[in-house]
Amino acid sequence: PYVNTKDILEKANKEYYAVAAFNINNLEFLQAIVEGGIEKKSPLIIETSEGAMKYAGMGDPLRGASLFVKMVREFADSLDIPIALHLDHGKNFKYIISAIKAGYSSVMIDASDKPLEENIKTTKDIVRIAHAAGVSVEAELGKLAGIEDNVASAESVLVNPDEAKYFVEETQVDFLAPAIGTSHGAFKFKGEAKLDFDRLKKVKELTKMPLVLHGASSVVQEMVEIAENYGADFGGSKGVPSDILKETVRLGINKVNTDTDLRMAFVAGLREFLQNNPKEFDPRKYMETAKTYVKKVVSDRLELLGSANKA
Ligand SMILES: O=C(COP(=O)(O)O)N(O)CCCOP(=O)(O)O
Ligand SMILES: [Zn+2]
Repeated sequence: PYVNTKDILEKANKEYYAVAAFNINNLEFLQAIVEGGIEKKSPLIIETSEGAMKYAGMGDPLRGASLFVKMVREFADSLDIPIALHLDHGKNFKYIISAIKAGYSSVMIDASDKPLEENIKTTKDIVRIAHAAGVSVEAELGKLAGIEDNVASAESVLVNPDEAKYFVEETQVDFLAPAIGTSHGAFKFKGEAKLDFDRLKKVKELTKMPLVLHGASSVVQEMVEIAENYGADFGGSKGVPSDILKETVRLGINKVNTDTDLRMAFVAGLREFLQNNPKEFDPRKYMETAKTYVKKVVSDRLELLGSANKA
């Protein structure tokens, strides 16, 4: 069934596991993610960024939002696993309202680059509107970027746990993304992978609410090797190692944003197939390997996060 993200995350919070939030921009990634969720009997959070809404709507975000709601509901309404649709990194009021109007389960208001009081004011505005429409809300505190040698790197601002407690009390958001040293993309760490577990522990103790990890892709070596075998150059790529990811779940992360790992799996499969099948031009054929690899990465992650058989 199509459900509210909050229902999925409240259960995960109570039972101390995490649910992956997979980003999509098209049909093929959605098909592969849903197949993984069915195989693992796992709840799924499908999420789209504002860029995805523009991409699918050919420049019109409301059309993009409505297209994604229809696609996701078509799958969700016919399956036993709970599936939610979330707007990821909502920054533009028009896009956030478009997602709410179109029927998204939840929206993120990302005002983390604003001073605290402004982040609170903006977030309160969105919470009031979203909650009136039965939509749950995610917000972010601190800024995504890496940690190098135990020092937060220049652009990163790690979450302040006391601020987090004040923030959630003031805003009444449903789930919170505390920045603890991850960053988006495939190049998260120059040296050793390090996250600030102490801050995470404190935020959980102080807020007790479902928490979100952004920039949580692991950069799956198997896929990097296949892709590089067929012409990709992913040199220097490094993600969040599985053991570190598992530790964040143990410490209270319940929603794990995953985009890069799916992108790399898809392009590895695409490169492999195209190189080996020079005569093929049927998209139902040449995207098959790509979808299979995405499904594999999805299934492995659902298992790792502990949401398998929790549907
Ligand atoms: O946290 C993540 C993904 O992290 P990852 O890169 O580690 O997968 N996300 O919120 C995904 C952000 C995708 O935005 P865009 O469509 O503009 O590229
Ligand atoms: Zn993110």
